Amino acid sequence: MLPQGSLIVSCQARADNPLHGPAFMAAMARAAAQGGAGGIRADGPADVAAIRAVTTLPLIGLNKRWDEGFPVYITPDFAAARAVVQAGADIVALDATARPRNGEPVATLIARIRGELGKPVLADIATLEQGVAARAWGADYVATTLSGYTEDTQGAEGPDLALVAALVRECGAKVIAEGRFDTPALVAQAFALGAHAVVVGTAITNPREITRRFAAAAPR
Ligand SMILES: CC(=O)N[C@H](C=O)[C@@H](O)[C@H](O)[C@H](O)COP(=O)(O)O
Repeated sequence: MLPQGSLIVSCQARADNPLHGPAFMAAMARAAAQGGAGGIRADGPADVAAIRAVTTLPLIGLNKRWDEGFPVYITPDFAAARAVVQAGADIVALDATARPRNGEPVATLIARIRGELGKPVLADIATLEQGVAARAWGADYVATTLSGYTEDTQGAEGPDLALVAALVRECGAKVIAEGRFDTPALVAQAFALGAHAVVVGTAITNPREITRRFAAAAPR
């Protein structure tokens, strides 16, 4: 479903971002498609539906929801998954870390998305162990998305290429490199290590953060 060797562009903007909203994210997805993206990753039914309307590229849908007292926020339950599938997602991305969640166990969630919704699952994980578990539970893709963002892994700089390599060697699922890939050279490195696809978000679709990087090089 996700072509091997493709660049996936993550088109996401939170409420505090001037580009928040389905119209902006659909425009980002069109720009990404014109630039050669092989797929899109997007958050929430409204953005997913708007992007679905403008592209036939494979669309990874997630549904972020922050529940008080629970660290898991990427598609935390079945209702969240169903909503993005109904909006047009081809693949469902979800948090497959071992962290506490407000709902059914991730193994059940993966099985229900594949069985009841008939969609492949992309497991966002932070460690090799979590990737291996997610594969055993039926995840079609395993992505390094959460490395650097969990208690055990926080504070990492740059993409987790070591995790990409370890997953390729030991996990058995198609490995998606994701998180802090901000140069074409890093993307090429991930593919050289055996990644099936690479997701780039901030470095392509967040002009505020791109501006910050350039502004940091200016004297005032
Ligand atoms: C940790 C988390 O919630 N990651 C999110 C997952 O959907 C997004 O906020 C990231 O932008 C995405 O993973 C792409 O990564 P980067 O923007 O670094 O290229």
